[in-house]
Amino acid sequence: MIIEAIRSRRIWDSRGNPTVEVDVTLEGGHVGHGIAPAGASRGTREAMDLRDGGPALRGMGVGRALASVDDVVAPALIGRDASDQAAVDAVLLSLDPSPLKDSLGGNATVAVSMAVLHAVATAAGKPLWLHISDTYGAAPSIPLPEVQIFGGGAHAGRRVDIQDFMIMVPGAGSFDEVLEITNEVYFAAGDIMKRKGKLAGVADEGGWWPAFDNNEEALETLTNAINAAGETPGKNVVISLDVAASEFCVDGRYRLALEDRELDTGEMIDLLGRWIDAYPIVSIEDPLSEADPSGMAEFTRRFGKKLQIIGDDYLVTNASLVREAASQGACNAVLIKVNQAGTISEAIDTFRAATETGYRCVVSARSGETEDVTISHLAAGLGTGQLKVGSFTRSERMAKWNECLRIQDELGAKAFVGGSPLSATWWGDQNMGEKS
Ligand SMILES: O=C(O)[C@@H](CO)OP(=O)(O)O
Ligand SMILES: [Mg+2]
Repeated sequence: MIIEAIRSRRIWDSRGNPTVEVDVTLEGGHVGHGIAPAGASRGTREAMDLRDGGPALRGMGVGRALASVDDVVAPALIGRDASDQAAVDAVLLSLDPSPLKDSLGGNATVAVSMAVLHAVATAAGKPLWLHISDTYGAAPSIPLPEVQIFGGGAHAGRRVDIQDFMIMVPGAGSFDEVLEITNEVYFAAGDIMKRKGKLAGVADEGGWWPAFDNNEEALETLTNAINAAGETPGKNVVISLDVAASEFCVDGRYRLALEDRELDTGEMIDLLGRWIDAYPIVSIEDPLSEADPSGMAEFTRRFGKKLQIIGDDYLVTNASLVREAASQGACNAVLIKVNQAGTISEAIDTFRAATETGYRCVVSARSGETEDVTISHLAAGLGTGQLKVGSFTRSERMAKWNECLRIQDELGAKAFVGGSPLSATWWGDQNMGEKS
């Protein structure tokens, strides 16, 4: 599986920004494609996208990243064995050893790394999820979705401070059932907002664009929407939040712009604690800032037994940061975003570090996405258990959920993780009983 050619092109993402697509062609003609996604709420320690263009294209051009692929990466990788993903990714790292990959650009490296993975799977005649599970010795499964109902923060003009209001349907018997129930809740939520005169469109990841008076109104409306859809909040449908707190933490103070108030770490933890008591919340991502490790450890000490606490900006898909967090008792789960790491191999290392430390893994899309569905295969092939890609009414999101339905056809409905021992560990009747 020798790499014969590597070619880059500029394409456009779901926010109308340019992004990098790479084709990797193997001797024998098999081709793999990889497309870089792009975040809006970004951790300071994640791989950097290389951008250019000044005022043109709002400074979001990718000319330099394309040049990285064509002028630097291609000459180094052509003639190498693509089937050794670790060796390919090691070459990428050697070409840009900077911690943030800001010389080649994380958008260049991730597109190449993903394209190589796809090319090898195609040449081996395997669906990508199977290639991933075979290569990394993982047991494949269909993940449990976290689907966004309201989008806020940096994805909706900062209309509410909290970024993602999502639901999960952990007890569902199948992936199809999850999507069906979620769909009903999604449209019920839209109807409620319309009746209140607060429907302001759709945010970057497909959730409704919120026009609420305060952050808690979103939680109330979401709980009402679950009821309106004929489901039982806290029983079969539960809430997952991405607070994305780094976005509104300034000098150690949490600024809730919508409510015109500022909280210190203790007050922020207390606020989240009140929400956890009042609403059927089972999972919170980035409850505190990436710059607040003691707050994150304190939050985990208080709520880690009954809550999934995910590090996103806080752990940036970095294996060493996962190990460090585990030693400090901060978080109990990690978000896996391949472009935060910059290569497939580093994302897999993070998955392995999470497995070793007992952290759960949620594979995630970025808020700027395309038709690329690699992450659906990654979640299924590694059997990570959970996947977060946004919501209905945006095709770049539905491409990934729909791909899971296709993978399910190949893998069999029994491979769905809902209702499995994985779920029983953190949303037993015990916890939910108190909340319903
Ligand atoms: O914060 C996140 O988890 C992601 C996806 O919701 O957003 P972004 O890609 O903007 O970082
Ligand atoms: Mg996040």
